[in-house]
Amino acid sequence: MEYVSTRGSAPALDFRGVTLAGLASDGGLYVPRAWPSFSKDEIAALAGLPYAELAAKVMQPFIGECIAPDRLLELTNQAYGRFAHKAVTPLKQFDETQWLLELFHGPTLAFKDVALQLLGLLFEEFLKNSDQHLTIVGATSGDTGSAAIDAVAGRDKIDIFMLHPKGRVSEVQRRQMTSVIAPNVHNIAIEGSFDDAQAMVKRMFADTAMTDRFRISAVNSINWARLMAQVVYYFAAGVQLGAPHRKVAFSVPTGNFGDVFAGYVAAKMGLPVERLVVATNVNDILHRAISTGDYSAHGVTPTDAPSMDIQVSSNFERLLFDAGGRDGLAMADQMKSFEASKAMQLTNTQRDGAAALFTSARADAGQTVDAMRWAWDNCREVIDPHTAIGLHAALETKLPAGVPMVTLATAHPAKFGPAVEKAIGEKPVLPPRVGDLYEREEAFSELPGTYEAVAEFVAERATPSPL
Ligand SMILES: Cc1ncc(COP(=O)(O)O)c(C=O)c1O
Ligand SMILES: N[C@@H](CCOP(=O)(O)O)C(=O)O
Repeated sequence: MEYVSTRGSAPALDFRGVTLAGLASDGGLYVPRAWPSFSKDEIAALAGLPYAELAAKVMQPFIGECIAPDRLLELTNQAYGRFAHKAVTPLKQFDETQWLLELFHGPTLAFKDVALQLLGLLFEEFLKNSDQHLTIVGATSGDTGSAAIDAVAGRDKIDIFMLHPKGRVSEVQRRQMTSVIAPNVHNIAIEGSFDDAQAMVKRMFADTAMTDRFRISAVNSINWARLMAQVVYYFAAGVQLGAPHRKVAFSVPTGNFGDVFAGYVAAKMGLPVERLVVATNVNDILHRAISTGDYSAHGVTPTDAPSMDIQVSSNFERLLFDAGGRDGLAMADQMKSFEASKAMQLTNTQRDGAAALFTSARADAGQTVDAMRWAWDNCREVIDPHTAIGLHAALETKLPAGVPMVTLATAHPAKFGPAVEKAIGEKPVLPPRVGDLYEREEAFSELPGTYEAVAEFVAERATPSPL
């Protein structure tokens, strides 16, 4: 399998190359040159497999010869062996049409663990016979940070620098990151929003003063391997609900557009997907882009779903590239102009390509609370505010008769205890695996929201690596 950049001028790489690179050298994101596809029989044969086996089968075409099938299965068994639920991503039924796909049974209680537990192992696998050292620079609005840190803390050939927007993540989210004290873990609180942090991360990939000395890589969903691992649970849920003989719809709480893009990839591979619903909070750039073609950032408003407080959604570029005809140089121009003005209009081809599969909906604070109450009152199910935004969108969406709607439950409610308690009067309890969180010591650095401050901080602490 070969990967190409959405901006058309970076070299094509294999799976090992894109995993270690993170972002393409032309500023674009890597995507497979062509989508692999499964026949109906191959999809039917996935039903009933243990999650780790299903994952290895779904991911093997993306990995090609970079990892042998037996070895990949060992890695998926190891990655998903740490999950607290045997099914890894269990599916629950709300009513005749509404389902919930629980993605928060990993070590840090959010869907990020599904991909990052594997990514930590992939980094190690690809570094084991080399003298290279990775410097991971990441941005988090709360959940990627702890999941990535859990996946790489203490690993020999990796340093991780994780930027979070100061005061804009929940207390549980912050403690989950900052209470991991290890010599290779560097937590940084910056002044500004997640968008500011993500822009700094991308800038570092283009800064030759840094890339000439350090082997910079990514754990955010700009890294293709993250998305690849997220494709798996769409297949897992789809076959449980009757795929390939029945279509399934998914409602996905969305911020950086990684999770829902993984659903698009599953559909490209042959999973019969009726609809992908892009659910946003009031930071609704993606809702506006999908419903009207207007992709313009209006500044970030803090909400009770802080992980979705994002206005510049990295992976939207992957969709615009693929649905817009895969013209890398045109994409590079479009993105450069967006980076300068923070506004752009989708082309007709991009809009039509997106409309074939995606619809969108937006939930404000009241609607988010109503969805948490709906789940509690009707099903005695406690859901977190991000999942509630997905559920709100699912309940608003009209589907053909017989098509099940699956809302992705992206975080455990205890990560956002105060907001959940305010909505339904029940205080969600932290699971035992993180039960001692409030007793742990925290360590993090605070920096102003400037690229120079962050680059200097990283350069002083990272391990130089031969190129
Ligand atoms: C709990 C939760 N839900 C939803 C999202 C949005 O996912 P994505 O950024 O892949 O669109 C995030 C962050 O990414 C998250 O942490
Ligand atoms: N919501 C994320 C930020 C987006 O991150 P990505 O790693 O999925 O690109 C977070 O909670 O950190």
